[in-house]
Amino acid sequence: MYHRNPDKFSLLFVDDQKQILSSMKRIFFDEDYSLYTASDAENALDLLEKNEIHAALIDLKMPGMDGQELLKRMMSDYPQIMVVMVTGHGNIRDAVEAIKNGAVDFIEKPFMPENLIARVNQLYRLWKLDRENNLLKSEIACHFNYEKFIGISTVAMELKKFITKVGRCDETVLIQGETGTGKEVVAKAIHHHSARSDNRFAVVDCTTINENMLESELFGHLKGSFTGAYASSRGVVMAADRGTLFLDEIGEMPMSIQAKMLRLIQEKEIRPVGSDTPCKVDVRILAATNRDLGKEIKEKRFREDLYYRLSAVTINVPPLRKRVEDIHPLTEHFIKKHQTDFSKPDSISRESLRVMEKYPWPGNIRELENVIRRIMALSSGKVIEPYDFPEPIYQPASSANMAPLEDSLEAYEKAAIVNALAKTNNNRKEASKILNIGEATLYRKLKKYLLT
Ligand SMILES: Nc1ncnc2c1ncn2[C@@H]1O[C@H](COP(=O)(O)OP(=O)(O)OP(=O)(O)O)[C@@H](O)[C@H]1O
Repeated sequence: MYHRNPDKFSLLFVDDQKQILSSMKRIFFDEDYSLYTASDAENALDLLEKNEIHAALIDLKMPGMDGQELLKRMMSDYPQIMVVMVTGHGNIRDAVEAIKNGAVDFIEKPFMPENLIARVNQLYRLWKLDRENNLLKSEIACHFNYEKFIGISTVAMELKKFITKVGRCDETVLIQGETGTGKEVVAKAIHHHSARSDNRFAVVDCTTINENMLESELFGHLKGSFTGAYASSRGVVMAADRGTLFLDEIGEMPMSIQAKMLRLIQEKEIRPVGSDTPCKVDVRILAATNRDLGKEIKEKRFREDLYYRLSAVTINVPPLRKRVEDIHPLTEHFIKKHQTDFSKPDSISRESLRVMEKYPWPGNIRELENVIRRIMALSSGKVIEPYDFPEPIYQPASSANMAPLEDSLEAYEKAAIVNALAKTNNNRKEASKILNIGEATLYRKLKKYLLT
């Protein structure tokens, strides 16, 4: 079980001399800190795995794993913990070594209780400052995020309102929408509007990793649980404790992991790879998909029970072609975002906007951003004109018949891809079957035509 109390400063003392640990307990008896003691490094690592620790005082000389080694392990697995090394009197070399290894301070033995209290109080103040700082940062990020959430259409405004409402509850949310519509942007906005916003927003892309890696990436693993597991790892879920976990492309999640995800939602616990002990964790899950999960359930590729758990609240992010009013503000936003110098375009003509509004944007906002980025890199005019756009976004009527063969073939190819994607609701596997090309080839072409 993993214990934490976000409001209480927790302190770990590691020393092999039991009487020192007892006197630490006596000294800090009156302070409102959570105190943990360990008489060796193994014991300390065990406590660190199960409890949220904010600062640690570690004795340098201990039998078995010594203080420096323990410090290195902590800096790799728990880099946020402030460590003070307790060294022998006058042993500056060890103190310097500890600071190099990541300790924030050192204290020489034997120490006076008042010195120790002063040092620990200093750590406590640093911890408090850090918390306040994170809180402020998340408030700024929250404001900032909304400025970046561009959209003036009725659907975009409704979406913003709904996000604010959903942010306040702690339900699991399923975000559905075609590729590039802004599902991750919506998930981030929900997190920033939630009570969890001063904690982590962790993203797991369920498409990129293989099944075993995904399980270990999500739930962590114990040292030695598989070849190459040289050290234990907490995993993304535990790292997002008290925060939000965003599962991108959940439709791609392997069945075996879906079962574990269900357990996480129902029991609020996970089991790291190689461990028999479940750990409690408190994360809010937001999941996104551009697949039709109903169809995936029928074809037995997605668990129905998980679907019902995930979809306590669902949000449908509409495609760009259904909110054409957003094209103008989004374009202006991307022009500003990708402006590298004054010789580049700083506005867009009315004709260009009309051209853009007629195009179906199968790659949605991502495609729009990629197109604008490319124009910003290549164009030297001050205003973006229709001829700056690649085909098939812009097809000049007069020159259509005179286009070089290569260009017109490319335009046909792009149009065929756009059609296949629209027909299959952006399912690349099915689109590649319609087009009679491999999935990898389709992916290459999507990149070439800025559709991904
Ligand atoms: N409302 C918005 N305002 C400004 N930028 C946006 C908005 N929505 C999306 N974007 C931008 O469009 C791009 C695609 O957005 P995002 O990654 O959230 O889409 P997605 O639906 O999660 O895509 P995928 O299905 O491929 O994972 C990003 O660069 C994002 O910043």
